[in-house]
Amino acid sequence: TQSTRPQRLLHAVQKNATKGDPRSVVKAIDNFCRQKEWAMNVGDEKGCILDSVVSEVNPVTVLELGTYCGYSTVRIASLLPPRAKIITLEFNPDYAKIARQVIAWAGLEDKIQVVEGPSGEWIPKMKEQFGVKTFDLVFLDHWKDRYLPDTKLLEDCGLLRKGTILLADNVICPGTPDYLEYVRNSPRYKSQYFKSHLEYTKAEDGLEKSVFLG
Ligand SMILES: CCc1ncnc2c1ncn2[C@@H]1O[C@H](/C=C/CNC(=O)c2cc(-c3ccc(F)cc3)cc(O)c2O)[C@@H](O)[C@H]1O
Ligand SMILES: [Mg+2]
Repeated sequence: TQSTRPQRLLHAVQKNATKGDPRSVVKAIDNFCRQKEWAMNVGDEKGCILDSVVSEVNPVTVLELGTYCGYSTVRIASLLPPRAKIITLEFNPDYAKIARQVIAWAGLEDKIQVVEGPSGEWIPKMKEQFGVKTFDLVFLDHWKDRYLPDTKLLEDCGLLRKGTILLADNVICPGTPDYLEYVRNSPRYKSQYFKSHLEYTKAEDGLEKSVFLG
């Protein structure tokens, strides 16, 4: 039977990356996507902006919305301090399965919890199920029309604190107009746009970094 693109991406990792070396896993995926098949990972250019935000925030508790193959999950987790954790939500079981294997190849299982299911169902359970008080950093990279509702849900569930950073991918391409309008105009956020390019292409895209003011 024909393999899927995520399966081919995983095979590229297992073939070209060093087991237990997260940065070589990131490199192998970027090479695969540049040379073989485009895939919707945040990529190396926007990935450097992600790295700098993660290093600046030095988060202990991270939430990622939309795991896909685990590229940004591994990229973030590779920069976390020892006791820090990332919870990543993914509702497609096939993608979750691939992501778990990419994460295992990177040797980051202890820092990463892949939770299968829709963000709308799991966000309200974060406190009771995972003992989360508030998130220090949220990386939004799932369906673009879910960014705004999930941000409001995070607010309503008391999962954001004064200083929590929301970092959103694709605010230009494919675009998240309602989310952008909200974080840029709400008095509860201080927002900043980091101009970049759509992964592996010359098209414009960027990340929006928004600080929750409480
Ligand atoms: C229900 C809530 C909910 N709960 C849990 N998991 C959820 C979820 N909603 C979605 N997922 C999972 O997240 C991932 C989806 C990610 C969606 N991302 C893009 O569409 C995208 C597109 C381009 C692009 C494509 C084509 C172009 F031409 C240009 C740009 C570039 C990018 O960087 C992009 O991120 C998948 O794993 C979903 O299973
Ligand atoms: Mg994206």
